[in-house]
Amino acid sequence: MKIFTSKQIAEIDAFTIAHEPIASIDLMERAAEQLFSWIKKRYSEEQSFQIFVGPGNNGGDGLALARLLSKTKFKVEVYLVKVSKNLSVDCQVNLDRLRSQNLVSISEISTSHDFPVIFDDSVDVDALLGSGLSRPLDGLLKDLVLYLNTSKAELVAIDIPSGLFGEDNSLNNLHHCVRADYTLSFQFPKLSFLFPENVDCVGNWQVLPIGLHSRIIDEMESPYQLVDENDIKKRLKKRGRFSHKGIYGHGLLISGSYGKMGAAILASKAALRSGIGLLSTHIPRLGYDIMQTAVPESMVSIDRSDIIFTEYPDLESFEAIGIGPGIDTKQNSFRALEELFEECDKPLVLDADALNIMGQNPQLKDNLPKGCVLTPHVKEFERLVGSCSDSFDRNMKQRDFSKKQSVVMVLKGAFSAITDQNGRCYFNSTGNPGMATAGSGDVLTGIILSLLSQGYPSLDAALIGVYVHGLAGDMAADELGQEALIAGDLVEYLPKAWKKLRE
Ligand SMILES: NC(=O)C1=CN([C@@H]2O[C@H](COP(=O)(O)OP(=O)(O)OC[C@H]3O[C@@H](n4cnc5c(N)ncnc54)[C@H](OP(=O)(O)O)[C@@H]3O)[C@@H](O)[C@H]2O)[C@@H](O)CC1
Ligand SMILES: [K+]
Repeated sequence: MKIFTSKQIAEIDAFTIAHEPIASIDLMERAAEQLFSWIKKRYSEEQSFQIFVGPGNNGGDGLALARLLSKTKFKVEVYLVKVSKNLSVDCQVNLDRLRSQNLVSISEISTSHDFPVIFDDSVDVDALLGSGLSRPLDGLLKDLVLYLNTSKAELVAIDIPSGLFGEDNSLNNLHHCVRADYTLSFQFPKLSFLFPENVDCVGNWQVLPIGLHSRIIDEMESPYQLVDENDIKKRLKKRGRFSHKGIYGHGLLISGSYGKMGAAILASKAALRSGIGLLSTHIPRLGYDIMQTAVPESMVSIDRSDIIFTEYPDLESFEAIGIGPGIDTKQNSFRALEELFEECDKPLVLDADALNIMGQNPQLKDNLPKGCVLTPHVKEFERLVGSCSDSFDRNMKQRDFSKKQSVVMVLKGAFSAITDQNGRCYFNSTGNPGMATAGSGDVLTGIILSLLSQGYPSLDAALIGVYVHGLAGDMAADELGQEALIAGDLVEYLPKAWKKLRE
């Protein structure tokens, strides 16, 4: 699913009105019907609602919703906030329609003395401001939002929590934005929903389709996409009946050091559970018995060092290389990594200590093999590019980095962001907080190495890898709970996750 800016959504909206064609007031009605049907499914019939309405079309949605609710057993009160003399045309039409029906009490809020009592068991609907927000909230609206945020009532935001911008909130004060339990966003999520600092404002968000015109949605360019299961399925290659292990590639995993052999085991198992034909794991000598016992399916290549990575085998026979999990960051490892960058013309995935070595030796950045995949978490990322003021800033820097260095980068976290050489950004939709556990990243490296070895292009390997990793995590958390989840469980659930993608 593409993600558009608020400005683009307004264009899509206008195109739909002109080309469906549909009157804007009817499009608003369609949006309100979607809100109404979400509410009907979620709340019991006697539920009371307090709807807070602003001057624009977001307020218009709230008024249309109030009318639909008033025709049922739901109890509704409307509060119209007087922040401007004029209402938008469709907001005014809906106010007139609601007034003429005379079923709902409509009060005006002109000062903070007009704020109503909010009962804990009521549901507040935030229809104050939507995607037309033009500046951070202040004055009466800010005070009202702060007041609503202190209440215990459930809070449902229409389209976007009031006060939150759809994209960049770096100059905003998030304490002055609505803190919703649910956000019901029309047709698309907003970019800001995918950034962790906004989660307390957005709550659980859902997308409600309102039938915006498919032609403009297809044609309009956006660098942002939220990746779903269908997008992933389309990128999967068929596995032929007459195939043999040679077809699925031979991967080299450079991993492990004294005290960190677990990383090599997890990454190796994950690679083997993700369709690779052959795997060789390059480890320091001390890890020999450990690897041969724990992962008999992998061949082993032994470093001359007993305890760290200092060299790598001839790359000729490998389709792809993965390096980083548990290799440590010693000087000898830096030299070996530097050499690898110079020599390697194979697909490559870099993680963990390989990224930390780069963080300590920034000149390595400019030698990165083109098209390689980097999989940092936030701290590793900032060691590479410097500190970032917030997630929006970080996202811009990630897109720039991918473009400038011509690499694919996976920034791990909730909604992991995958950026490509063209500066596009794909957000992953699987995964859960239970996966923030030791070794989880090693599993991802193994999966991506496996896919690169099978001949998937870097971007596909990153997108599919991150998706299936999150899916295995979701399946594991469903059965085991998030607290108990450990990285080994991700490997255990990979078969089920792959099976689901192949259904
Ligand atoms: N996507 C779709 O197709 C559909 C979208 N729909 C709905 O439309 C919504 C967007 O509507 P919208 O453009 O009228 O904007 P909205 O935010 O309601 O209000 C703008 C007004 O607020 C004012 N204002 C701005 N900032 C302010 C501030 N800080 N403090 C005070 N005032 C401030 C601003 O004034 P100005 O900036 O001009 O000074 C202007 O008067 C969208 O979120 C969705 O709910 C659906 O109806 C159907 C289909
Ligand atoms: K809103």
